[in-house]
Amino acid sequence: MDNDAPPLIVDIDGTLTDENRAIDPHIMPVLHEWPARVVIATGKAMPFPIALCEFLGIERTVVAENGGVVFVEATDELRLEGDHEAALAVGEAYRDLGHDLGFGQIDLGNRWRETELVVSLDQPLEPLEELAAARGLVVLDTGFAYHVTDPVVDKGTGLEAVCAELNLEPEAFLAVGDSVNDAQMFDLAGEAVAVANADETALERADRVTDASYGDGFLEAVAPYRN
Ligand SMILES: O=C(O)COP(=O)(O)O
Ligand SMILES: [Mg+2]
Repeated sequence: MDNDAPPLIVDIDGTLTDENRAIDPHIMPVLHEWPARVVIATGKAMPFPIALCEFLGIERTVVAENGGVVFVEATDELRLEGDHEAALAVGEAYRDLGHDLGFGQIDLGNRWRETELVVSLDQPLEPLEELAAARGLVVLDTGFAYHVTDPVVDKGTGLEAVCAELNLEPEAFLAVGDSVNDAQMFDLAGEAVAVANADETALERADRVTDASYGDGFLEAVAPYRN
């Protein structure tokens, strides 16, 4: 097919990776060669998508921490938004209740996080949700971690911020993702594609669902725009 490639906004975990967070190597040449803008939009902390862009050899245009962090290399713009203090207070109160964030002493999940907090999926959800709600925060279960996040941001507000910087329209974008934290960017993008392994929310909010899962699902999602 020779449809013009749209700008692309793509999730990392569950979309470019397998279920263990390992990148599917087949996605790399596709992102490297994508003829339009590529935005990496993730719940992960900023160093992960920045490193991904760097290793792919593409411009660093990143939405991290579920919209809390937006970085646009082209305009030298970094925006941090969301109540990090509140998220850290949730973590402290959670520990006071005898729970643990679940990532060990050297907590790589939170080490470089600037606006939210993550908790391992093997820790109890209910007390976390209660503590978060008491501070005006929400808990997102991405299938990879619980994210204690400020609801003023999401990947949709992140996409809007990137678009404002680059003079693009969110409706011009093709969005590909797999979970609840992709829902708002799905709503704004012109076309939203969920990979087959996506959660219920992402499946519902997508315009199209691939037959294939994980990295193969991503390749299927973008196939109509590749020459
Ligand atoms: O960090 C997570 O839990 C999920 O990350 P993702 O948004 O790239 O899927
Ligand atoms: Mg994901």
